[in-house]
Amino acid sequence: MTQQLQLAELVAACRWLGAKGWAPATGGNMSVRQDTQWCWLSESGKDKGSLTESDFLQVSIADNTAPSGRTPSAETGLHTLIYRLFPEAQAVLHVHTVNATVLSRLVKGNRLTLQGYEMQKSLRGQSSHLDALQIPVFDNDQDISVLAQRIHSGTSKEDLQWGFLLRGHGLTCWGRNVEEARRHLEGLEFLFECEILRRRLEVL
Ligand SMILES: CSCCC(=O)C(=O)COP(=O)(O)O
Ligand SMILES: [Zn+2]
Repeated sequence: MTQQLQLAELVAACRWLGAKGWAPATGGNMSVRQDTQWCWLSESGKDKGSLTESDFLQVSIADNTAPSGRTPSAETGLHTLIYRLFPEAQAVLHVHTVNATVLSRLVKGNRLTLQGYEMQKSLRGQSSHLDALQIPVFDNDQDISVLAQRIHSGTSKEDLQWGFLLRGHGLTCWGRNVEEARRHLEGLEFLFECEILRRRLEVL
């Protein structure tokens, strides 16, 4: 697929998730890989639901620099971490959904376990609701390089195979193409909503 087509798919994904209310205000950031060295990341501070292709900046996967001199997402270091860890990663979506924000605060410890849901199969490699699916949860940090280092050092690649939650902040997920990243986002968001409702009803 050409870079132009991949960016067009990403712009469509941003419109889709923006329309769902998953990137309120200026929350969220999105990217696609160009090759082993470069990715294209949303510019910082924009409304991510109304981005166009010119709002994506070329960024070095190795050192987070942007040759354009414009400012890529404040969370660039989390996107490039995924691209460095997973050569197969082609797209990264970070969103501020209500469900991800709230559920990540309810989780004690550093893992959200989801089990018993058919929709677990929306995630790559999952084939049964019986499996216990683990999504890592990290405490939020305003220093993204510290946060990226903490994620890298405290987690196995397997743990990060779909993405991770930042406590009180949101979800970052990825895919081998934009379509898969969208599916992971939609599947996880559905699972988070179910889990919040299940926990709420359980305490009634
Ligand atoms: C009100 S959004 C706070 C920053 C954030 O978490 C985010 O996802 C957006 O940051 P960016 O620099 O990518 O616009
Ligand atoms: Zn964010």
